[in-house]
Amino acid sequence: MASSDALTATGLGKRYRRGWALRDCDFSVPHGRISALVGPNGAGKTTLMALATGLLEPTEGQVRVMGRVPDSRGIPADLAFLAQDKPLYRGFTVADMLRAGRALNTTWDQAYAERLLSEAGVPRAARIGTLSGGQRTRVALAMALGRRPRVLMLDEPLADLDPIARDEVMRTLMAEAADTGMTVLLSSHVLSDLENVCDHLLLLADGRTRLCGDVADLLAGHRLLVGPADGDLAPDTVVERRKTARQVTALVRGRGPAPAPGWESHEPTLEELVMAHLRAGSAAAPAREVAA
Ligand SMILES: Nc1ncnc2c1ncn2[C@@H]1O[C@H](COP(=O)(O)OP(=O)(O)OP(=O)(O)O)[C@@H](O)[C@H]1O
Repeated sequence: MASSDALTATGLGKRYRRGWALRDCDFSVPHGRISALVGPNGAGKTTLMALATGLLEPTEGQVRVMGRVPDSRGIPADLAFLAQDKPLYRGFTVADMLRAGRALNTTWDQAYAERLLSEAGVPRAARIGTLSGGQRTRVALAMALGRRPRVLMLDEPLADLDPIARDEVMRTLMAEAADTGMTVLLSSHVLSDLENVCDHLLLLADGRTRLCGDVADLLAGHRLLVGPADGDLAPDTVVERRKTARQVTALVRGRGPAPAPGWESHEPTLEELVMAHLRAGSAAAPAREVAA
């Protein structure tokens, strides 16, 4: 592992009774990146976060967070994890939660947690059980960020949030990562939310790493081509192609030569890149790509 990596996995695998959820997973996320963890339902994203936080043990291989192998003794002080079901004490008030955060965490930043809740407009006196789903998410996020972690893992944190709140949360994460160098691993199915925020991508398909690297490198390493329906493409470069009666749209690896007359070529967006790899992954055996 390079010392510049906050998270690494080598040959990581987890088998449940029904079969493998993750297999032969290799990846690294450098310090300070905001990494999008994406993949179809059941790809292994939640399992990966549970392994990285020590909530589950790998069946094979290893994951390291800040150079350490997680264990079941509890999440270390410099790591925070916001689980999909956001476990909070429903009978507690928001103020009680903050008091618990202060009592349980040596690195707790009360002023910061309070500021995040004020910005979100969450009343301090309200009981957790009476808050809306989105408000609970904001409390859970304040509890995670209040620990001032060096690595933050968020499992689908945006699902309950309205578009304005989603935007605010993403801005908060970006500001915190820029100010402190915090590394973020964030799983989401809403690709458009990730586009302007994430500078790193980890794409899982069928429990394996399909793409991993800095977003800018991955985008620069692909082209989206649109051309005539009878046009030819070098098959070994094609990640995915879709054909209508009039035209072919294809995502290809590499910058390639200038397209033949009649073809248009542009760098894909993050959404186009991910969608093409996901469609290709569901149609064929996955190929692993790691950006240099
Ligand atoms: N406790 C468990 N026991 C048995 N199988 C499990 C368990 N947890 C997850 N799995 C299986 O492992 C695979 C990966 O599940 P996981 O929840 O990690 O996927 P995911 O990418 O987070 O999915 P989603 O996007 O739907 O949240 C799935 O096939 C799932 O059914």
